[in-house]
Amino acid sequence: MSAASYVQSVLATLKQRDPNQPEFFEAASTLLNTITPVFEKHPEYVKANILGRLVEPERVIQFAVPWQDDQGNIQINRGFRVQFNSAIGPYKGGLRLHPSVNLSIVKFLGFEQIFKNSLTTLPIGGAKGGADFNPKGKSDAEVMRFCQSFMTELSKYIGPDLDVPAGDIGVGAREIGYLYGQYKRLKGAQRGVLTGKGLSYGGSLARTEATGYGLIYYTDELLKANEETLAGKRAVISGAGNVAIHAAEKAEALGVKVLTVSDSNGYVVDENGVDVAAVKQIKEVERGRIKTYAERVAGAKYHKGSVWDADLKFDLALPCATQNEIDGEQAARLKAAGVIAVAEGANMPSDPDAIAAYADAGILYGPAKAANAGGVAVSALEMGQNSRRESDSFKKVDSQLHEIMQHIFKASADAADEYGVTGNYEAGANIAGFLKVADAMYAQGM
Ligand SMILES: NC(=O)C1=CN([C@@H]2O[C@H](COP(=O)(O)OP(=O)(O)OC[C@H]3O[C@@H](n4cnc5c(N)ncnc54)[C@H](OP(=O)(O)O)[C@@H]3O)[C@@H](O)[C@H]2O)C=CC1
Ligand SMILES: O=C(O)CCC(=O)C(=O)O
Repeated sequence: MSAASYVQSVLATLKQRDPNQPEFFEAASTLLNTITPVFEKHPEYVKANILGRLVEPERVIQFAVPWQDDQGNIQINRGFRVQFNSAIGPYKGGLRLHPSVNLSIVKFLGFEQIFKNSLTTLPIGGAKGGADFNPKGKSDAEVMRFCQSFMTELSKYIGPDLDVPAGDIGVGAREIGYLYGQYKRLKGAQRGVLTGKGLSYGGSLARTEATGYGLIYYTDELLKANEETLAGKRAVISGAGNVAIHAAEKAEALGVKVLTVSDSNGYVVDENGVDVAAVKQIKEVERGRIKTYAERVAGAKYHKGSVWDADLKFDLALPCATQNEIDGEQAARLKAAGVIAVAEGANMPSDPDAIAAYADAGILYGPAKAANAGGVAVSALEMGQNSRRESDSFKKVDSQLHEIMQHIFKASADAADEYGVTGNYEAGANIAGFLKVADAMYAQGM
């Protein structure tokens, strides 16, 4: 069987088995369609049906999460953990709390995580989880009761050498604290079972900043390799959560003017450069909406809708909110807006038409699994610190993060060169991430 027909047959089986999982199919087909050349060089992977095995999660756990709201009503949410692949280490990946969470979304995230984690060079397999619970508007006590119920079930399937969850959308320091507290109550203190923990109970310095900072370190490499620099550029950032805030902070520290931040209702434009301290106060302290920024910061303007429809001139597009936030039409307008590079802080924020539009327009494209790998990389460093019973300094962790992001860019660029697609950093990241996992799966037999 030719490499191309092998890949297409795996995709056809996937579609037939899970016709109602569009996000998962999008993630799988986007990756598989770029790694076909690998199977021309490695027919042994076809014979061992590495791809067929890779697209099927090793274990899928779905469970009921009953909890009591402040009025005494019993609420039920649906919890998930998809333990996708453990070829190179214990399952690792975040938990998302958002009303949109379903099996397709958790599978797409878990699938992406396999290759992202491989790119970090650290020994971690791929997983993701979450629930269709909406933390917005809930009291701290409600969030705590939800997290305790969620962990009561999840605790049966995780452990420091088995599966190590962390945060994602809707899961920050508060939620990780409640989750860890309940795990400890049930199983005893095992710090390595979660990452993104508070600093007072085993968290790593720089984990909070890692995804956003890592995105900017990656973008720096992407620009330097193409005879460009960060300093003096204008950036549009979407989202106003953990990733967006720390991407904006590092970008501004390196001389970029960040024009926007957003949430799911709208976006603010601040031509003076976004005031990151004000965003932190609104989003992290007050848990408010981004509209408030325009009410507080002179000169800033609030608009409803998507920031990718804004009429702005800028150089860098840094989507840091959610999947499929940029479609083909929005992407097609980026060239005229002056954009030279898109680097993804969110997971799968560009839909397939958008990715095609970047290529047509000659826009540099840094895909999520490479560009946002800094968060999980520092999570793996946190696991190492927990095993050693030590805490590394911010400077040390930040410098390890920087080196990892430089390595990820280089490994992606080198793989693209080796497989004849120079400058295609998406294909390069997919190939480099895949090869390590495939090699480990092949070595370990069936
Ligand atoms: N945290 C981490 O370490 C990592 C996160 N990521 C990815 O980065 C992205 C952001 O995560 P993170 O910052 O942690 O999450 P947060 O929960 O901290 O923030 C999410 C932000 O995205 C916005 N958002 C969510 N859904 C939508 C939507 N449908 N349309 C527009 N905006 C939306 C939220 O706005 P609103 O308040 O209105 O919902 C909020 O501003 C996700 O794709 C996540 O998977 C990737 C790697 C690591
Ligand atoms: O830190 C982690 O383990 C998970 C980070 C994450 O969920 C992601 O990379 O998308």
